[in-house]
Amino acid sequence: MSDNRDAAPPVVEATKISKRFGSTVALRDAGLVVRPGQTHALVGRNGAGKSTLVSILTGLQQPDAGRLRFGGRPAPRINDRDGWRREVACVYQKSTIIGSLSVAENLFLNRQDRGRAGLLDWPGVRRRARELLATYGVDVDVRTLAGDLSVERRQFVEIARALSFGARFIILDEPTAQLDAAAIARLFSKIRELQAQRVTFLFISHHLQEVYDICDTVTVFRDARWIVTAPVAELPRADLVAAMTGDAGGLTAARERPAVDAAATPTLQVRDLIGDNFAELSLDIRPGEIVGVAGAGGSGRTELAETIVGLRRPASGTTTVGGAPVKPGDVGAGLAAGIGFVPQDRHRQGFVADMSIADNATMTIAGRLGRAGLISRRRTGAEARAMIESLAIKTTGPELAVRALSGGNQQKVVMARALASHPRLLVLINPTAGVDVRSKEFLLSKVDEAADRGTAVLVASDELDDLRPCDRVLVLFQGRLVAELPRGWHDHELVAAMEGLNRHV
Ligand SMILES: Nc1ncnc2c1ncn2[C@@H]1O[C@H](COP(=O)(O)OP(=O)(O)OP(=O)(O)O)[C@@H](O)[C@H]1O
Repeated sequence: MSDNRDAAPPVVEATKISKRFGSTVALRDAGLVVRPGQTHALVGRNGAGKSTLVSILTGLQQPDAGRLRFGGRPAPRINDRDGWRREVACVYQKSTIIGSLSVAENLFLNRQDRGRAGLLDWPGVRRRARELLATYGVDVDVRTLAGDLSVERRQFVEIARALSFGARFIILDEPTAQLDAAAIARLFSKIRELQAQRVTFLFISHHLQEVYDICDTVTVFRDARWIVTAPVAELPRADLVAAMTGDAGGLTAARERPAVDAAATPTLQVRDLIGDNFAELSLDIRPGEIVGVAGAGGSGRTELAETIVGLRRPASGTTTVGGAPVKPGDVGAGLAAGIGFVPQDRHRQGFVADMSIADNATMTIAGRLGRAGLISRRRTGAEARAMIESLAIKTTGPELAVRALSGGNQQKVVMARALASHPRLLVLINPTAGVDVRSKEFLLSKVDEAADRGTAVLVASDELDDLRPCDRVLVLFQGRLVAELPRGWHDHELVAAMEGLNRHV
């Protein structure tokens, strides 16, 4: 069987691909060979060039140099969209389906399936959509508005759509980033079903465990170059991290944290707060204390954090910061009270894509930098350069628009902005989403440093790595507090509590 596989031409073969954006080299003589039936992981640190390669593999961008072949044939011409769709499809983190249309419309609208009179045959479209989803075992009502689908179901619909165009090669770009553990398990079992039907996958993820769980082969990119391709079984985790980072020092263990002064007046006091998706909750966070709020999808953890920072209005209850009540549902009041935050959706709430890194990162400290609203460019630049250095943001300089950064580096800008205001209270929602393993460790160490300076920190996340450095973790299940775990918990304990088992509060 392996002979056969090796004899068949690769599903995709990218050779000596180079791509520049201005003075940034995104890919330098990089290559990738994916063989039929593989589930091939592509990993690398933020800015390594993964997304750029994906945009070249899907015909969205042309390389400056290099050769691309699918199944031994040259890639389609750049404007032959149907040609590309028959070769490859990518399911992105951000949806490419149209939320205001039904699932059936999304599956079939752009195929000019018009009857003789030029009218769409609606019953026929719906029937074909149902058949298509049934073929791939996707259990979704085709009349549902696509915008009402969960991320998980939306991804299934996108995969089915890709397969219906004839592509047998699917790129999954951080598909698990917005899924909880149960949804990830369902996605993986769908991938396994499709593997059995000889669908080939390229899987991009910053969660290295997933690479070991679902992939058979892994390619590592570093600094715009191809580094290694190997069977996952032959590349243990430490070697994989070393290939990604270029050094052999593994990840460091979580640092010891100084004891929190239990007698100190809490920086954050939440009393009887009731809001979207959570019931009456009270909690305190003291200066220098890091408190996790964990929970699966639907637990209310994100809504609680968003309510505390003022992105949502509570039905009742109070929030005080530094002893003073904060006006509910008012982000401006939250910022004025000394709250810094990293929102869930960096694209919508995190930054202004066309503004420079410097302007984005210093937005909340604008008042500090210049009197009467006049901000000195020199000082903004200096402050931004310090942040770029301290958070290791990969960029050509502080004047670059945030849009031009890789996803993980954009997340660092959002974090830089939150830290820049030297907040009393820092509220972080999934702060390391899309951030590579080494940068993740680095960002979390910055959180630790902020806490050492006396900042109270709330981390709302379902990522165990985000929660590990916390002094204690509050676990929500269906909007209620079900457990409180002191630092040092075992993964299985926290996961069980997040799934509503082992209640102990
Ligand atoms: N449109 C663009 N304009 C300017 N620079 C760009 C553009 N797209 C990507 N880059 C740069 O190219 C480099 C590679 O970025 P890319 O998005 O491919 O990285 P990545 O490996 O996908 O990172 P991440 O894990 O953070 O998503 C980065 O330095 C990025 O800033």
